[in-house]
Amino acid sequence: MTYKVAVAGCTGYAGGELLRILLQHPEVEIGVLTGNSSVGERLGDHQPHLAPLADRIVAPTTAEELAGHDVVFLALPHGTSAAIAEQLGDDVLIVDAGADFRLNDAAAWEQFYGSPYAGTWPYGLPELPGARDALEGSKRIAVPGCYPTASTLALLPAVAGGLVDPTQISIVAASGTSGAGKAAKPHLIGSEVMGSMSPYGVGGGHRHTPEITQNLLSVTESEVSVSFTPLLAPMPRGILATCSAPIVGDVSTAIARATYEAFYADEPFVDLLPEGSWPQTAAVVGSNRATVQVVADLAARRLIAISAIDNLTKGTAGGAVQSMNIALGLDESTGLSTTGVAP
Ligand SMILES: NC(=O)C1=CN([C@@H]2O[C@H](COP(=O)(O)OP(=O)(O)OC[C@H]3O[C@@H](n4cnc5c(N)ncnc54)[C@H](OP(=O)(O)O)[C@@H]3O)[C@@H](O)[C@H]2O)C=CC1
Ligand SMILES: CC(=O)N[C@@H](CCC(=O)OP(=O)(O)O)C(=O)O
Repeated sequence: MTYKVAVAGCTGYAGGELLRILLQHPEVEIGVLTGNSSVGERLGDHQPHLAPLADRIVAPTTAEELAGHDVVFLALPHGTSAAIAEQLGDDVLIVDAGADFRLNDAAAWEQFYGSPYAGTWPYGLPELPGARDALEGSKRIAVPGCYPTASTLALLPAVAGGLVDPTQISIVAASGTSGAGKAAKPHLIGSEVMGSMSPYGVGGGHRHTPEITQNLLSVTESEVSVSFTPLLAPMPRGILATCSAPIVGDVSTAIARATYEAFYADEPFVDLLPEGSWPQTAAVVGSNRATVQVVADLAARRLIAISAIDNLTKGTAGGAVQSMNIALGLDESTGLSTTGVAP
């Protein structure tokens, strides 16, 4: 069967990456493509790398345009998904790359997003225990944020396995600039980003903090406290997340590696690297692969877990298609690759 798929937000970074992947998906036919300020323009003027779609014309983002599809991807600014979603039928699979339906805590939503809470949908991180069951057959999917994907994959086995104290988690994660979207922002002007790295959202203010906490809470009975510091790195794509927490009991690198190996043994898109090999963004760019490494720093009594993903692929569009595949009952890996494009 072929599924007719629409992409709202087709001119953005997330929409562009969705289309790059969907063009290679054997069970999908690409239908209507919508935008906002670029309505009426050629897609090729906005996504010059998507040659087969170059002459498609960007349509307005309305329920009328998006009707008649089996799957609708929303790659729109935060706060715009709910209004569109409620006008589409319950029988349409809606996959939202935005944040609107990720959090199950209304107070946390209001604190970090400052807008009315829209609710929660099945969460599109299949590696999270229980997530696949919720995604199978679902007509709604909330795609995780890119930092939460990288950080959660680095920490999940340690927290689920009781290797660390989850009340003292530290995450420092560097992201490529595409994470901020296409909309021009003064701090993203090339001359200011090139050759420099800078922190932002420091001190618990970044909106991905409650999402990471929610993910880790789902695998432990303990309280969870996360100190999350994002960094902007001078590269277009990729996230490198360095996570640590105090070791509980006698956890060696060998014990930690065995725990991670077992946890991710059947995961098609998460690789625990060989000992001594470290995750690097260049190795995963363009692929749906997450690489992970874990080591016990016995002098500091902390477990260090590092992950690398492409923020636009496993961190957004690839993860979205992986979850779509599960929801539709397709093989989870259909149309997705673990091969990158380095250098
Ligand atoms: N970039 C990333 O790494 C990640 C992004 N996401 C999420 O994906 C979503 C899109 O992000 P991203 O692609 O980076 O953003 P971009 O700024 O690159 O693209 C935004 C897209 O939304 C369209 N748009 C803007 N305003 C409206 C509106 N009011 N109504 C309808 N369409 C509108 C734009 O159309 P036009 O160009 O025609 O104006 C454009 O296609 C966001 O919710 C983001 O949080 C999620 C995970 C990671
Ligand atoms: C580098 C950069 O700016 N990254 C974005 C996160 C991108 C992402 O995953 O965001 P959503 O939650 O918006 O989907 C940020 O920190 O806001």
